[in-house]
Amino acid sequence: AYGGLAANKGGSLFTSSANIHSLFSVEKDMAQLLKRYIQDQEHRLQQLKGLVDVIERTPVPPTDNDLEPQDSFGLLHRMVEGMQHVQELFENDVQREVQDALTNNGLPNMDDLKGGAQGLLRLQRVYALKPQELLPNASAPELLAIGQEAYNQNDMASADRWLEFALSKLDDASANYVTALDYLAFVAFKLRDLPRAIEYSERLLQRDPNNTRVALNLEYYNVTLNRNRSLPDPHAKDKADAHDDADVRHDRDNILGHSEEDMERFRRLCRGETLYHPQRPLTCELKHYNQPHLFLKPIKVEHLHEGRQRLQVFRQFASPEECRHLQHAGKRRLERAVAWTDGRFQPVEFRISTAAWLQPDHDAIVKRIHGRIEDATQVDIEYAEALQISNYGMGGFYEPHFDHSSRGTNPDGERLATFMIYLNPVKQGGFTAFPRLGAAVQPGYGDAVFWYNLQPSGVGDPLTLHGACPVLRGSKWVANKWIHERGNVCRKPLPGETFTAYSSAEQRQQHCTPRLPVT
Ligand SMILES: O=C(O)CCC(=O)C(=O)O
Ligand SMILES: [Fe+2]
Repeated sequence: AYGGLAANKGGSLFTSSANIHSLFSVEKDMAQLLKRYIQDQEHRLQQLKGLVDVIERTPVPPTDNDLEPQDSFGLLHRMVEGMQHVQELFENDVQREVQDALTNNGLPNMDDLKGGAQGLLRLQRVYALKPQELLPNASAPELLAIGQEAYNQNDMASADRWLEFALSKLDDASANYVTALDYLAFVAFKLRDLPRAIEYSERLLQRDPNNTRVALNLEYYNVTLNRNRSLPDPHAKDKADAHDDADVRHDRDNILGHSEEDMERFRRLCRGETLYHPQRPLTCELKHYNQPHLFLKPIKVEHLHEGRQRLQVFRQFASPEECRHLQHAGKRRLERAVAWTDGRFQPVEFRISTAAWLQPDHDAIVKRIHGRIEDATQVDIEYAEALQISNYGMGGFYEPHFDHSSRGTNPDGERLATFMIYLNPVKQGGFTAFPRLGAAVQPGYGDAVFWYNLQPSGVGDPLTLHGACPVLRGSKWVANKWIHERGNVCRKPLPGETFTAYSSAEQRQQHCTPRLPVT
């Protein structure tokens, strides 16, 4: 009954919306079990109360001369059979069941909670949201936990916001109120807002006068403030804008170490800004590529960028039924997505999602979709990777990255192109953003996006830097097909095509001399 997704252990559950959703039913089951435990306990207490009542009502004969056979036997009976019954009452099966359920490794753990808080912080930072906008109904302890996570991440500006919001919801007699003040005083100090650090410390000391640590801090804050009074305050402006986004630290969302410019453009694209202004209006077309089976049902192509990467979108590439089918097929095989770091594939903080692989011959629908990918892209996908089904989790995202690697170890060559299908309507967020192209694709149910990762020379194209924006509301499922060079090195340009993987005759010639092993 606590199954959910058996393959998924606590600690990675937050990386998939499917896993999180299944936890709702795990929690409902838990409530059912606890209800049984409560009923069981109530019954138990009733029985114990009855026995205690009888004992209390029974008078103690003053001496052994006063013993009556009934009283003596009653006593023995109670103390043997009655106590045996008590013993049985304490042997509690339901309690054991509850304990087993609590140690089930399909339950979320501290890492999931932390991952969830980190996801929320990412949403707050990338979408420039206030905690009040993101989680208006959160409880004070929840807000406190998120504030503490921001503090641990050394993002003091965000910690300040979450902790302030927590404080506004806390009863000023509670222990959490003191905890929040404690954090806030230090956070304000780190943000160089000494007057606020002093105020919080004073408020804390009113409630906890024996806290010598805070008393010493307060003294330090006062001395520092007085020393600085004589100097002009270089942070006067900062303070006025203490709640401006400028001081939010974004390094936690940039584990791969991209330039601040790339990251700022990525965030702006995620928020829906357009950074690409084409010379000519962008176009869309219906194409049949001279193939008879496409005459009556041509491919719909929308061009999102005029550059050599040919950022193309195929609207309604897959039907809702096909999308649901792919989700379903992937669902049972989902595992936390990994990426190549430090010489091996492992779970990473810059990619919060789960993934499963479907072979081209998985079933008739997957086969049909493969055929359609070839129709749409006009590239050979025989040597492409299996179809990867991905599901993102809480604030799930993929930091900007390149799909091609620079390892050069794959016998099928590099990832020439990427074809990706959006398998569900994402409620909010989850764009695929290309900071250097200045364009982003908004996930549309069944839409697909396609681009080339390599330059005509075969070298990775730095303009293809792209990432998955965090999912703000709802969930996000995609299917990825990574198409390799092998099978495509000799592809001829299509009629009217301005770009192919190998655009000039010389280049094609050069690449057509087989440099890849053929089996
Ligand atoms: O989910 C997305 O929008 C992009 C995913 C992606 O870039 C990848 O998996 O390589
Ligand atoms: Fe990618």
